[in-house]
Amino acid sequence: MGETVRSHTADYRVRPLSGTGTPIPGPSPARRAAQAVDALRHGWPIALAAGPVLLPVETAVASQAKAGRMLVSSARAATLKLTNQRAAAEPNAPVLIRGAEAFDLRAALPIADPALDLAAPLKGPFVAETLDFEEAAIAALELARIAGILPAFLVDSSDAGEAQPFDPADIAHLADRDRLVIVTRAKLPVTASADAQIIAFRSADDLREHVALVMGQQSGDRVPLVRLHSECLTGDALGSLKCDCGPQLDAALAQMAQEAADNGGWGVLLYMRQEGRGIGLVNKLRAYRLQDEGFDTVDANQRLGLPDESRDFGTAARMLELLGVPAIRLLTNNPRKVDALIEAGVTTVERVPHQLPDNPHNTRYLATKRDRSGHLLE
Ligand SMILES: Nc1nc2c(ncn2[C@@H]2O[C@H](COP(=O)(O)OP(=O)(O)OP(=O)(O)O)[C@@H](O)[C@H]2O)c(=O)[nH]1
Ligand SMILES: [Zn+2]
Repeated sequence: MGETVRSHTADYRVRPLSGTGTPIPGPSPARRAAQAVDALRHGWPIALAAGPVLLPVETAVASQAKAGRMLVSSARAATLKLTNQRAAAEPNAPVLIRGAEAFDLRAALPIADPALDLAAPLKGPFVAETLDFEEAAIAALELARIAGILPAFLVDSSDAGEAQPFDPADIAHLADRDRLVIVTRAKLPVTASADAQIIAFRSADDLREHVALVMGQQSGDRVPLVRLHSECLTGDALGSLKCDCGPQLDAALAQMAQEAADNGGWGVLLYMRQEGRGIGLVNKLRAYRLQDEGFDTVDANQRLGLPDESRDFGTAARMLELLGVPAIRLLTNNPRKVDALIEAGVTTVERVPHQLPDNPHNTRYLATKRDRSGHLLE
């Protein structure tokens, strides 16, 4: 480990108050985690507690950076022919690699990004090294997913710049759903129903703001029809034919409106800002690029070294709790959503199937959902 790189972050838990010598507390774990995500987005390095300094390959601003080792996913290691049995089982597990020469950012980017595999065949040889900071490495790759960047780092790079301290345990503070609150409500007439209300949620730990749309009169006597929809910019706003998100959203709103109008019932749409099943818009579009090369939706995510499902359904459960919705009828084809909500304490009295007609561009996607992700589709 490069002593010089770490020296300025040696003890970040206490910071002397200048002049008095009195230690004052350092940043809280929640603040450290937020600052670490922010650092990765800015291209600044993070300093792992009891581990090396990691410079994010995709965003790094330190253009002269060079390192003998890289931290990548086992999916990327497999592409570099460093396959082991674990790689197939855990494509997003961390692997430490060393090249014949030190990696600069130009050399590191094609190693980080599978979308460049065709354009830039990878040079070797590379060897896998023993990873003696595994827990921290897992947390670092997870942090990259949360930041929406490629999960790849230069390890103890020269010229990395000032590093942001990060402890693997901090990551738990990014999903503290108790910190989610309702911030405002307003009437929102929509095409499906003029009688709708939008409710905005915010958590100090997360810049993404989720919303709920409630249609009809909320009542404890009737179990509402609920749609838990994860953001899909391409499908929801642009009319993408690659997935079924847009038609599912429209159909859910129409069904909720129907409930409210005909049956004196009510409906709730939870619109969760968890793009790409939690990998973010840019990484989803990278997965689309891999799908252009023939990979299916699950393999494309895995090839990026990212989980094929990383949504936090507990946040949806918390939103329902804040709305005062103890029991639901859930519109979905995904049994994992049902299980996750039940596990998070939501009484799910019924799964209402939500299959929409396919089109020539999404038949393979839907078949993969059915065959590999367990969706109940015909
Ligand atoms: N990573 C990735 N995400 C995708 C792809 N296609 C769609 N998505 C995302 O998948 C999510 C779909 O969410 P939902 O429709 O709520 O959930 P679902 O798991 O498909 O289950 P249903 O309730 O049956 O629709 C959205 O966040 C989309 O952005 C893809 O090819 N790759
Ligand atoms: Zn979609």
